[in-house]
Amino acid sequence: MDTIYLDNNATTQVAEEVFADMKPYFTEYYGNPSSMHTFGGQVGRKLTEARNRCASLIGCDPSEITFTSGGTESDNWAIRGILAATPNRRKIITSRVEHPAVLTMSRSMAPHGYNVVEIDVDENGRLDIDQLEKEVDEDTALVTIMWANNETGTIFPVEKIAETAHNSGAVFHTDAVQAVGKIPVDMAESKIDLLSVSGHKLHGPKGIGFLYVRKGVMLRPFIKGGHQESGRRAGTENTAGIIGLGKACQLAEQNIEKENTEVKRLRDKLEAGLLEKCPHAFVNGDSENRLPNTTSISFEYIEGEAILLMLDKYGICASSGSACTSGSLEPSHVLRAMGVPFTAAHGSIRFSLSIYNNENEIDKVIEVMPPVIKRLRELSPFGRRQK
Ligand SMILES: Cc1ncc(COP(=O)(O)O)c(C=O)c1O
Ligand code: FES
Repeated sequence: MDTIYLDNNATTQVAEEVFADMKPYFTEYYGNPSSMHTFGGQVGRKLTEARNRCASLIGCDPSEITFTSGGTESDNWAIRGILAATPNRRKIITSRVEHPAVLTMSRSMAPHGYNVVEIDVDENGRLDIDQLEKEVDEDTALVTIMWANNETGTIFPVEKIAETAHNSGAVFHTDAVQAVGKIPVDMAESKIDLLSVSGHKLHGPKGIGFLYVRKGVMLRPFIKGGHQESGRRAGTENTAGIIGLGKACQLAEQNIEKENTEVKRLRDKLEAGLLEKCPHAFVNGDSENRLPNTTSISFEYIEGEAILLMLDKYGICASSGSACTSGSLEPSHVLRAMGVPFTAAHGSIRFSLSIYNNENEIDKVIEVMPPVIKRLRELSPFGRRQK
């Protein structure tokens, strides 16, 4: 049975071209880029090429890119690094729907004397801009709000948020882990100060990413030690990972149009097909400002886990917005923040596509899923009453 992989917001397939570029840097060119000899130096040149490719994808200067171990480290560093550089300001503003890499780190600062404010979203997942404008003040060190939500794909108005932060002299960081590679990003035209990217969400390897730091923004190092990455992030470079990330960024730049035409078309087809054939189903999130590859659909009165297990029998991989799978008994904090009723949040499924999906796969899901939903509703005491 072939796998139908529709969980690309969790992680993506490493592109063949990416792996081909990385391979020699494990066994052949294993030198340390900091070494004086030519053998190590040639690796350093490849790292420069990778940095240039990453910079090209987001339209910035290569010196503004620092490689990290991924999205989580970039997010953690942005928060800690700004707070350390701005000790007189004691307020952090974030949103209720952030990834735990931002939310948990922000909340962990409260016992250290920080005022941590989480901005609300409405029932469509849209940020409460009025609340943000009221909260940003002269005490605010950092506003950290994601570009696009990993569960619903909702895109936030990051330029407007940056402007609001800057009006009070605060720094703006955005977790762009789900945005970069899926929608156009151009830092030359942007007011964003710091931006997190992760390799494994854009067909690069896991355990590598970068933090964009705009020239002139004061940021303290987070990982301390050697002088790598211009003294900003210590530790011998993950050379193969960086080279893979560079290649992935180059491919993402080439594929961005396909992402917003072909991938979007397949996503729309999947969504329309399921909504048409499954009663008591609705889409979560902002249907206009949304990533082209993501749809989060709530199937009321049934359990997301049960749906996933049934889909798994057909080789279909998706994920659920209920959280048993992630070891907690609560439904997703994102859907709860949006006020999605319990009976629907528990039955929510996220499909996230990539350029490697095709029409046949989408047709197959539209074919197998409605009877699965029907069967589960029949089994559910709640569902029987609602039919
Ligand atoms: C929005 C968002 N931020 C951060 C991360 C964490 O990235 P990484 O897995 O590279 O640490 C993820 C991935 O799950 C994500 O979706
Ligand atoms: S029972 Fe799994 S989160 Fe609801």
